[in-house]
Amino acid sequence: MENTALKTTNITKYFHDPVTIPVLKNISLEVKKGEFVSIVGKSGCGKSTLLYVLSTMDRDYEGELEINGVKVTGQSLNNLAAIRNESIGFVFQFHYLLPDFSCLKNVMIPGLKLGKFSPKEVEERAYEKLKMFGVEELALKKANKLSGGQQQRVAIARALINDPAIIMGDEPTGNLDSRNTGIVFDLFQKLSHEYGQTLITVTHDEDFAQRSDRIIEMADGEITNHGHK
Ligand SMILES: Nc1ncnc2c1ncn2[C@@H]1O[C@H](COP(=O)(O)OP(=O)(O)OP(=O)(O)O)[C@@H](O)[C@H]1O
Repeated sequence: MENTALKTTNITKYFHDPVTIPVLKNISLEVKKGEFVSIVGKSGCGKSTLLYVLSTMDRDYEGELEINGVKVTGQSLNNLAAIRNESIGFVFQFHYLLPDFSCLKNVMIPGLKLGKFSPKEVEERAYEKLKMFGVEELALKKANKLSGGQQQRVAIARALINDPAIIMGDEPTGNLDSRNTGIVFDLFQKLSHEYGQTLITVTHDEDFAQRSDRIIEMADGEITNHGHK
């Protein structure tokens, strides 16, 4: 469907450690363009594993994954990297900024790598994103000189540099206090409701999940509630 950002059909995944255990069982889900979805469930139920499959970083699964109407399952590593760089922005619990680089440079790197925009445009866009997150005055500071909340805002700006259609977050507020969690939530909501970007976040934060558009509940490798109202 045209308004579908991401769709999975019967995704099943096993870990072999040392015995074979299914970690994802027949996951079929659909996320619409512009939707802000939270994935919740007890520790160990498979949330992060699912997110890695959805992000195309993990190819070792059965079933099918479609992103923006394109079947990505079975595509070559090069194609997957291209799809990922173009369409997906990733925010982790730990920001993984390069500590000795300026915030501006950190945000610019994925933009320079993709090459969709000229270096000058990438720099302008990086400033724009930092401004959107209220951290533009920190642009030239080294990333390791910032507070945790500021670093996470820079990391989110970095995830947005190529205007990805889908933003995925694995505990994006897991390391933040409630004030910064609120800031990040509001920004995510703005991206989805005002800019039409699709947000898929794994979270343990009940309040964060409750405020998102839809909560997908997982238990023991399965989706137990799709959260459709
Ligand atoms: N590389 C691996 N090899 C074997 N088992 C793994 C591997 N990675 C994760 N697991 C197991 O798979 C299951 C799902 O892990 P996953 O990290 O997806 O859970 P989660 O729901 O994200 O948990 P948390 O909320 O604690 O982050 C767990 O039982 C975990 O121990």
